[in-house]
Amino acid sequence: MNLSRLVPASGKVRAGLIIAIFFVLLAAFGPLLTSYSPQASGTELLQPPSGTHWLGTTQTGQDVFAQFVYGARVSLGVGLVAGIISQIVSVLVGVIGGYFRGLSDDLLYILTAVFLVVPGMPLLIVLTGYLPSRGMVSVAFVIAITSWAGSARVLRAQTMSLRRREFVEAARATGESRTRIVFSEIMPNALPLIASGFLFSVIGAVLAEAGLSFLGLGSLTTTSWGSMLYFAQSAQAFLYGAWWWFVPPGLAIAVLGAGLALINFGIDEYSNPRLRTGKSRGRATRTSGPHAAALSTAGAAAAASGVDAPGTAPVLHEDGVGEVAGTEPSEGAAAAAQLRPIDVAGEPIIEVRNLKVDYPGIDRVVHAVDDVSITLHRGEILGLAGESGSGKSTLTNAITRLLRNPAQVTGGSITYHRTRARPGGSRGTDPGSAESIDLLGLSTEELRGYRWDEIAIVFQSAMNALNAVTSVGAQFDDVLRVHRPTMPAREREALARTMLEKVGIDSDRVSSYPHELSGGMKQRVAIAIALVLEPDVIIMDEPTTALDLLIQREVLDQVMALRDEYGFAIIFTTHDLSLLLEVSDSIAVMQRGRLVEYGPALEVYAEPRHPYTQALLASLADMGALV
Ligand SMILES: Nc1ncnc2c1ncn2[C@@H]1O[C@H](COP(=O)(O)OP(=O)(O)OP(=O)(O)O)[C@@H](O)[C@H]1O
Repeated sequence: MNLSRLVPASGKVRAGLIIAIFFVLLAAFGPLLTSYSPQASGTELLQPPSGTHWLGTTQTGQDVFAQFVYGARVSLGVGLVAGIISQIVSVLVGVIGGYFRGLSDDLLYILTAVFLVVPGMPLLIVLTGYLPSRGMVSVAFVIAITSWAGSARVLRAQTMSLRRREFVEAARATGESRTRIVFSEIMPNALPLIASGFLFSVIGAVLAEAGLSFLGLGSLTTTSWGSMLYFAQSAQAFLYGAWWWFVPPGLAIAVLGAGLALINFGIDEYSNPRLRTGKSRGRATRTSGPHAAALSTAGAAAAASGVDAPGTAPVLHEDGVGEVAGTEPSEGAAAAAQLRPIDVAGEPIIEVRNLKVDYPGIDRVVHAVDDVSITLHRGEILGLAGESGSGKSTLTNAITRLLRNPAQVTGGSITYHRTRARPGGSRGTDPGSAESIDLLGLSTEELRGYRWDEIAIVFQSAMNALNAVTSVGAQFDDVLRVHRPTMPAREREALARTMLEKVGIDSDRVSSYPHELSGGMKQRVAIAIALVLEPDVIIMDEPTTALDLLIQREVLDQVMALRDEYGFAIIFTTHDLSLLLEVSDSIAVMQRGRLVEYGPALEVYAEPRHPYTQALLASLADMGALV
């Protein structure tokens, strides 16, 4: 392990760490440096610092240095214990409430609101006044009780925002349990807030303890920085010019606070890969060297595997800008821009029959999917087109069982024809293992096995579908741990590397973070993750919309090549009918929840029956989008 990588790059963070470590060492070993007891009185009263008393003495002859180092233990101890308790409560209340919502969230939110409106210090004073004993732990506990609410509210808001993000949807779709989603998707993204909340709780608790002691509410038999200030103030040390008595504890509290605030920068830097500087960026740059060679290998592998894309196998460059071997890019794009021969002769794999999905509203019901019937065959690419709001996502979400409240399936059926043994991921062709599954009747547990193993999803905009704070390899791992729990870590990594190469990305990118990849690469990673369990069906929801045309072409060619290699079927959703005509075997066009056109792509192109499709094709022809 390279220890130098653990040293933060930022000078501010290093300074903060040095300060914090100094005080921790002072609290741990400081008492070994003095032979005086912090409480023992002496004969040298109110003496300034000297060789005998390094920080002078108090009015009753106590050694200030001894009080300072023993006091560091108490002040830091109270800060740490209170910070830990406070953050545990904040995380439980904020993350659980924000993620699970419902009644538990309502109750927790009311509790949070109550603690937020009651002023913290007066509450602290009242509660401390009733404490039977004012030991370090009980004071820390009371401080924690009065300080968790602000952080919990921020964490709840962050969790509510994160739970709707596409990478969380993707994790849900892969079958990750709710607990795992909370711990591996939500918490890492909330880490900066949790960590900064912890640091501020610590310094807040140190200050609160000092405040309580200063008011005479702390333990008067235990020395802390706060009690030092209390006794210094009671003895009017300021008036006597005995600065050595109150300056060390006051300064220590201020410097410790500044140090913890500086560390906060480091937490942001650590938890947000985007902010990492120096070494990690260097790593990203270095990988670009061997990458090109590996890509050529991937391209060669694709060619060797008999990829039968139009023209020849695409050779991809790392950033997604590439060319078709043997042709100029523009020629390659033009060569591929032709209608595919119709081949929908495979067995049916998904049959949607008379499906109806409604969204009940306050004054009306939206019939988002209205009596739709389609059949997806093994290996077929079914293009799903239609204007915004026509019901495409609702239909595909019904197939993947990812519909959200208030959606209600009010009629019809969705049948999945499984033709291979599960689980295990090995592609079998034993017709004896065929079975028909009523997807709408699957339990939550059964769904977990079905999603990703049988049907995978490439979400719209891979930028959001990938978790920004975990590496590419960890995102493959998330899927494999759930679906292949017995697979050893080394095999999981090897599989992730293989899949990356399959989509034309250097396998070393397994350790990259999403922000280190271009848009096209991210989309390819999303496709590779969708393919990792060799599903029978892939739902692609506008997978290339966010990409420029050339990269869109590259990614689509790659998908076609992989489809030919793996034989999965695709439901491809987009607004772009010209794109669908190019890549699809069959096309379904939706309008206001209804299927208005459905048939082989060539027929839809040659003889559009519905006025809506005719108008769409006419507008495409006007724009010169159709050849
Ligand atoms: N959660 C919801 N609550 C109420 N109505 C909804 C909800 N989600 C979608 N709808 C409605 O259902 C209809 C179909 O929406 P859907 O998102 O399926 O369309 P789409 O074709 O996928 O649109 P786009 O291409 O813009 O994603 C729309 O009228 C939409 O307003």
